[in-house]
Amino acid sequence: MGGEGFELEEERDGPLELLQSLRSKATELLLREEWEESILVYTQFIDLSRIQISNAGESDPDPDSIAKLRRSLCLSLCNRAEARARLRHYLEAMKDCDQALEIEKTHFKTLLCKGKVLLGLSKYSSALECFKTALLDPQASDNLETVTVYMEKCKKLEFQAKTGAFDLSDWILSGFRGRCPELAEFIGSIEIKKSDLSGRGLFATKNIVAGTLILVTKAVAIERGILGNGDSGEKAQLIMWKNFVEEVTESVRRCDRTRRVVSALSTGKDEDSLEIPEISLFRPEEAFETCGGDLKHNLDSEKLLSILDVNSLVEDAVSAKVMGKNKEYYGVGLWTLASFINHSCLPNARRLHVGDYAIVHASKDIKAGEEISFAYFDVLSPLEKRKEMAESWGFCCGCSRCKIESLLYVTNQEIREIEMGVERGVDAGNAVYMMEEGMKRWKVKGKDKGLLRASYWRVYDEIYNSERLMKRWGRKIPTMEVVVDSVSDVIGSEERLMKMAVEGMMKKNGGSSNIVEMEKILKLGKGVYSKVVSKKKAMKTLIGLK
Ligand SMILES: C[S@@+](CC[C@H](N)C(=O)[O-])C[C@H]1O[C@@H](n2cnc3c(N)ncnc32)[C@H](O)[C@@H]1O
Repeated sequence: MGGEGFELEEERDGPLELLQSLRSKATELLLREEWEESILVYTQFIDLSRIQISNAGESDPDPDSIAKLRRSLCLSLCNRAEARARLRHYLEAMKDCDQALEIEKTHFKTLLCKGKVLLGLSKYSSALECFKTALLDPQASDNLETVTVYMEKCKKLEFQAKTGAFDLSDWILSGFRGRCPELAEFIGSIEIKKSDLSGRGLFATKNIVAGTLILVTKAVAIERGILGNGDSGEKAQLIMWKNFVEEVTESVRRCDRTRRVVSALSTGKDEDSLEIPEISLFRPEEAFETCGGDLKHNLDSEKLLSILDVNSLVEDAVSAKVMGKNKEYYGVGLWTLASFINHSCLPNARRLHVGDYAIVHASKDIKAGEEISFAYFDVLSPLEKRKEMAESWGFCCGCSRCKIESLLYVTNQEIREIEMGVERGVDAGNAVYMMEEGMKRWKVKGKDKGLLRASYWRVYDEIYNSERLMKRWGRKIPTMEVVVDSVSDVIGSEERLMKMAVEGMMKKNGGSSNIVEMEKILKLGKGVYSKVVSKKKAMKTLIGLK
């Protein structure tokens, strides 16, 4: 940035003086990081200098001054791109870079900026090509380190995007110090298909082992804040929602691809007639993108609100974990590919939130062809409670667990009585005993035992955590390990199951660990936190073990 235009001021009359002062002002704003304002002033400069260049073609025979003006135009387009990139208006930034490169094919600063913009768009291999071209410019020798760092970043992210090989261990071990690690977007062995639950769903195309990453996706928009209690908390939540809606609206307006993926999402109505999008629509390297400002098909705001109502995710949800962020934070966002994941009371996936990324992973082994699902609400709850929660989400759950349990409840008076007892707060030991004895009489076998234990988790949890209750009932009911195994077998790894297993191990071994039990707990940990925590030490830190 700097003084090319100053000579013009001395030589030229009105318009060139104006150009000069516009450029100085824009540069000053850029240096002060006042991005929006600097874009406005650069736009004035760019429009005016284009007029000057086309007029000069007719009236000004001095080729030198035109060349200078064209160089200024190139630099201003590049600077406007930089400001737009800072605001994450990547497509407009890209347009500016391309126009600047039409003027100077190897303009170093523009190539650097374009590379960063491509990185922002998760187009890692194109970004790498751009940085490689920048290296050919003589100016690159003064900026070798910067370009090399970017090139390494592209290679790392491209590798992650291709393989799903992410590792957050060191960041976890450092106590989440510094900025959260940069992640690539990744799409594993999955496809979008018609779901038996409702509308479309995400399906595994290969067998997936527990802990394996299924997808990593960047939010279209995300809004975070600290909520207070009571009225002020509610008010803060409303303001955050309003800001979030505005952010999504802006992203949709700015990018045709975002508009297409967002408008493919469900509004909660007539899901079975919705189109099934190709998974390639979600692959940044393959996607075709255009600036959306002048496109006719806008998403109407009523539809957008319904889409956000159905598809936005809260970071700190029951089947999610936020990493490296203050617990007080409340974050709501839209992650388009994750929006195709249906709920199941027998979920097989969970998610982690790292920065603006959602990482979805298998919380138990998933077979090829199986639907991928996570829990929208607490599935360690009885059927009636789950029905209420699904209703508040606007649907009636069609998962196999709800079907099995509904049938059992219709035909079985005893189970309804136990449930009423639990509701009234009867002795937890008695309720667990009745349930376990009942399951023998009702011939509930194998995995179905895990379903009912998951539904009455509250009383199982109470009894295994109470020395008094265990003294009285301990010998009459299954061990905690048997219950944890059978429940995790059906609902996958879950934090509360993991915590119970840890406490059980500690109690049994007088505060220390046992190798066999530890391996089991680490396996549960992998289902809760995924393989992005590859180092045992980091996993133990998260689990709360030394
Ligand atoms: C985030 S969307 C999931 C994808 C959606 N099925 C689609 O076709 O786009 C959430 C909506 O899916 C439907 N859904 C999700 N899980 C369901 C379930 N277990 N049973 C019935 N409907 C479900 C509900 O209509 C819900 O509002």
